[in-house]
Amino acid sequence: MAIAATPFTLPCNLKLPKQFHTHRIPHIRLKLNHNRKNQTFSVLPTSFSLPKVEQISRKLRNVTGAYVSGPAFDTSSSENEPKIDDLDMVEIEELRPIEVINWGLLWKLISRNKLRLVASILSLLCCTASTLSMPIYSGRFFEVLIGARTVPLWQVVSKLGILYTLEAICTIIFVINMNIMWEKVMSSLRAQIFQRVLIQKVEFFDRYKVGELTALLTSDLGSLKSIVSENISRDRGFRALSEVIGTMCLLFVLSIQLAPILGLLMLTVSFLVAVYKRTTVNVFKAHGSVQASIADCVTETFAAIRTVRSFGGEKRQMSIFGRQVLEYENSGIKLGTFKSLNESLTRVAVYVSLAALYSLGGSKVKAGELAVGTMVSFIGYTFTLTFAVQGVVNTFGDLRGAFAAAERINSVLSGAEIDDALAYALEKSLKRNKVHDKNIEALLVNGSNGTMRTRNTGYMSSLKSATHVRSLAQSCDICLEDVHFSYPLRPDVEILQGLDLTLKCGTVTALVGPSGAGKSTIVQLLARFYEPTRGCITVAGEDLRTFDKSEWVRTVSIVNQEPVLFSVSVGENIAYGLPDEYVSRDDVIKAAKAANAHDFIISLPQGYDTLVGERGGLLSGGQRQRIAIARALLKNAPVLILDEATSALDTVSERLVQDALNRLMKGRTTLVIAHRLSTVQNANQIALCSDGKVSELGTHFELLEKNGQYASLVGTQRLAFE
Ligand SMILES: Nc1ncnc2c1ncn2[C@@H]1O[C@H](COP(=O)(O)OP(=O)(O)OP(=O)(O)O)[C@@H](O)[C@H]1O
Repeated sequence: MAIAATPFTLPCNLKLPKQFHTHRIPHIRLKLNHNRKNQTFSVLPTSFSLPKVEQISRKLRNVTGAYVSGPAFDTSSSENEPKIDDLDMVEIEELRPIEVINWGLLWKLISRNKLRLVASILSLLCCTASTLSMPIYSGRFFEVLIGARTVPLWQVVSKLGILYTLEAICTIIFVINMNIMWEKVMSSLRAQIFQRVLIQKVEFFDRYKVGELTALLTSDLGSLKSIVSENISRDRGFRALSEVIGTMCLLFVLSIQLAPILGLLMLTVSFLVAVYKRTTVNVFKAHGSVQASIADCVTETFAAIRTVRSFGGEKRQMSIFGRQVLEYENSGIKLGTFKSLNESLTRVAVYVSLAALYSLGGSKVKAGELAVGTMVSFIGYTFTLTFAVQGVVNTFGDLRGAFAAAERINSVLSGAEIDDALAYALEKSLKRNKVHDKNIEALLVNGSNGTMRTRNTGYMSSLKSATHVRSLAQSCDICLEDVHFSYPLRPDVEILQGLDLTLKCGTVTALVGPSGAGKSTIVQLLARFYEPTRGCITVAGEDLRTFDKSEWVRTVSIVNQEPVLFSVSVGENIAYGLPDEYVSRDDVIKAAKAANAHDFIISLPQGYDTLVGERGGLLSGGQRQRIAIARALLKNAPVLILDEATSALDTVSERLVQDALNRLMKGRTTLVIAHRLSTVQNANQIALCSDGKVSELGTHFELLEKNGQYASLVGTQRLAFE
């Protein structure tokens, strides 16, 4: 969608990063104007789509105020805040989108296996030399047999034997080394892409479906992997290419008269056949995708079997499945036809070349211009060339697929926005744990290309001391000050519109309000999944954004409405409360007891070692909830957020858990979102959230006395009484 150009104004002391120069941004043209009088730059987009504008404006905001409170382009900063002037341009330069997969990175990863690379190249040369020598010795062998050459038969036979053995040994060395090298490259690449996805801002996960991201790491990277693993066989890839080149050279050496005609003919016929065969790839792909949709249909039907059954949808599902089976059958028949055609065409290519060779070469042999042995060698090279040319064409086709896959990965990840604060925290943590975690060390540290290198390092290192925030949160209030917020995917809908709220230290604040008022949004901001678009959240008066994100993560415990468990054991799920630490079994049991989960856990088949299934699906909602509470209890953070934490519990276990939570909440700053009046009325203060603001604040009785919105919520029982 083209929109009218709106200038963004940058402060004059800010040098514009290169990506904002016209030619550096794909699909966008920007006009840079320098207004000397006002000392500002205007960035005038001339033609672009709306999402790009947001992306750029966000990037500009990142440059000027990512960790500074205040409006988007407000460069005024307090003394303690890191200043944009402190950044040197090299650091700003690094905000440029970095392509995840590029030649530099591939070479860097490959060159980590230099010895294997050298072994692969040498064995490839040796393989090709052996393969190409065989027809020559076969010709000599034939000449000895018919008496045209007077060398002992055993000599030729043993030379042929050596060539066959050498070729086999070199093939093994080539394939093994190439395979190991590429597997290592792919592991590093896979880990880097996973990590790159992991450190994206939360809105990235709003934008892309899980399936799309999974495809990047599975099928797209699979295409990249197969470019080597599928092309190291004799008739593909480098080997095929070296054989084509070598054969053509040898043909000229053997017979300068025959080589141009025969070589060209063989090349052309084989090439045409290969190209035709390549065009039928779509038929093969179509068959594969119909198979995939059959798999989808089966998964969906069986995963939703209760829904299917409750609606009597069996017949409908059978019809959908039947349609796909028929499609699969048809594409299978079509595929078979093409396969047989392709098979014959390869033979046709060989026959045409051989026929030309027999008629041309035969006449030369008859005229005594060509040795019989050379003629035999030519026959051998006909086969070599035909298969090798087809191999090269196939490899080029695969290369095209691999480039497209790399392009897809880059297009998703290069334009995306890394959560710098998270990346910085992760980098620090990885450095700290390097010695302990061999998995990370092997995959990332050794194979790192620097995508992990925190962009904006200077800025990050000027963040406030790491341990500071936890101790501050233990003794100070947390304030939401004039917080405005729109979700990045819906920038025009302002969910919070200047919200002010103080979470008093060591007390409980209950957040109530109608559905969609923004209660969970406040939780997301407090968790720093998103940052306020305007205004700030402070601890002891200090903007949260100036603290290390990883420390803030340790400062806050969240128990959600629908807790998600990992498909590991109950014990491991609880221990996830402290993912980087060694957690003893006793600590896990203690947390489980406090969360009233111990009794049900020991009644499970394998107690704490029982697997909970995908997303905890083998447990009831209430059990999942209690494990999540145990996880939070173990974390023991000074700030606690309970987002409808007890909603899934029955009255009896809720009371028991509530007791545990009450003990836990003592002395901690707690924010509770609850629909149950019993939870809300005991809070030290209740904040009623509506229209993106806190419209009422006080204790239960104060708010009832006020007879406002809260009183009417209670009156109409929309706080969901027990
Ligand atoms: N990731 C998102 N992207 C865009 N909009 C969102 C996103 N998450 C929530 N919203 C929107 O933000 C608004 C506030 O949602 P929020 O979940 O904060 O409300 P709530 O008060 O917690 O509601 P409830 O009590 O029903 O849970 C809703 O209109 C919702 O559609």
